[in-house]
Order: sequence, then structure tokens, then C-alpha cells
Amino acid sequence: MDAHGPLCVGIDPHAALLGLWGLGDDAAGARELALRVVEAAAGRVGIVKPQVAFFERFGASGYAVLEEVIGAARAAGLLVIADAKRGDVGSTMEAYAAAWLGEGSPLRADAMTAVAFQGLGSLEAAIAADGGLFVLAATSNPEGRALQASRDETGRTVSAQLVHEVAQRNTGAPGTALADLGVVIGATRPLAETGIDPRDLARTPILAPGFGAQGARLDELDALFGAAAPAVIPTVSRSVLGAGADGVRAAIAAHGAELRR
Ligand SMILES: O=c1ccn([C@@H]2O[C@H](COP(=O)(O)O)[C@@H](O)[C@H]2O)c(=O)[nH]1
Repeated sequence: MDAHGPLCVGIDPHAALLGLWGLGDDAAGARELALRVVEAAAGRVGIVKPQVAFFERFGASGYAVLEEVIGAARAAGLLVIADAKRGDVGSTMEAYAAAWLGEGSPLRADAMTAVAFQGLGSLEAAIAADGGLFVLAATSNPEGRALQASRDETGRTVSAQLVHEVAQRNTGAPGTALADLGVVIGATRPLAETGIDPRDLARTPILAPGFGAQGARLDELDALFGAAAPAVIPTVSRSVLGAGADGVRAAIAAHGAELRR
């Protein structure tokens, strides 16, 4: 973030985008798009986020492409967040952590996303792994709001409770910089509407989807996140990939410039 700014470029080879890029809706098409995005992102941003689902849909060949893309991005000096949204009982979570954050794993990324529906403690193996973890807290999609706004006996929303639990772990973590346990908070509404206490975000990195195709604007970031804005990693997929193969470099540069205004 210090070297390149906070922007994260999502690698989401949607069928429609592959068509727009003149590529087939298959693993070879996804490979071509993803490697071109890696090339365009390297040196312009610090972070990319492959959306695992768009590779998984091609089965084994999609996973082979994902391995190659993660390796190419890391070799190009980019940090990779595998947007895998995993979550399960602790014993199974150990295997997910080994797959996405384990040393020597073919899918080894720098960070992954996870779902804490089974409790934050169930994600312990990924929290303890040598990498970052972003736990969904307040998602960008409207369907999640009712559940995430439910309140516990102390009056905290589910989103706030999760962020509070993450903060308790991060407060005790060594160092003063951002900790490596983060949360996902969508940018499609102001942080103030989630019930999350901004004091709980002091050392917590925030992965923020919702910009671009989902409606939020990068120049609204400070207004949306207030005091927590410096810890926000805004992530954009369709609004960058929609520029096509010839326009993707310029689109990444323009999105980055938008944040520096
Ligand atoms: O709450 C969430 C959590 C994750 N996502 C993911 O982010 C990208 C957004 O893509 P855009 O094209 O920039 O809308 C996508 O991979 C989602 O799975 C999210 O949107 N909201």
C-alpha cells in the first residue's frame, strides 16, 4: 500500500468479459485474460484478487490456470488475495488454510477470504497461518443486510460483533502497523450504517468491494469509511476488466489516480 497505493485489482473472468475480450468462455480464455491483467497490474498496483469461482467453474483445468496465475502474480511482485470465501469446522478449515496459505502449496496466496458463519474461532487455522485472512463482516450485497444487521444481547450487530472479535485479536498482535487479520466491508453503504464501531478498526485491514460496477465511487472512499479510510483496500473487478484487453492498463492507472485525488 505504501509503494503502490491501496487499490486491489480483481481478476474475475466472467463469461461476458471473456466475450468482450474476444476470448473463449473456457479455461484457456480465463488464463489469457488473467495473465494479461497480472501483466497490466504489475508495477501499477500492489495487490490482485483472483475470484476463485471463475476458475473453479472450469474444473481441474480452471484450477491449473489459477495455480499459474497466482504464481505469475507473486513472481511479478504482486500480493495475491485468493477470494475463496472458505469456512468450515476447524479440522476442515486446517485443510483450506493449507491449500491457500500453506508453504509449498500450489495455490499458495498471500491472503484469502473466509466466512465466519461457524464462528471466528473455527477459522483459527487460517488466522494462525503465515498469511493474511479477510473475514466477511458487512458484505456489499443487499441480500446480506438483514442477517448481518441482527443484534445480539449487547445490542451489537452481527457485523459489529465480528469486527469486535477481530479487533480483540489484532490489539494483542505484535507491532503497531496493520495486523494480518482483516475484514471485508462493502463500500455500497457508509460504514456508519453497519453498526460497526470505528474504534474496532484501529489495526484491522479492510478489504472493500462494491466500487465501480456495484455503484460506489472511489472518490467517496473517505466519506464512506471516515477515520477507518487509511486501512481500506478498495477492490475493483468489472469496472477495470470491462475496459477490454487494450484498455485494461489505462483503466488500472485511472482507478489508481482516482484514489490519489
Ligand atoms: O461483500 C462482498 C465480498 C466479495 N465480493 C467480491 O468482490 C468482487 C467484486 O467485483 P466487482 O466486479 O468489482 O463488483 C467479486 O469478486 C465479488 O465476489 C463482493 O463483491 N462483495
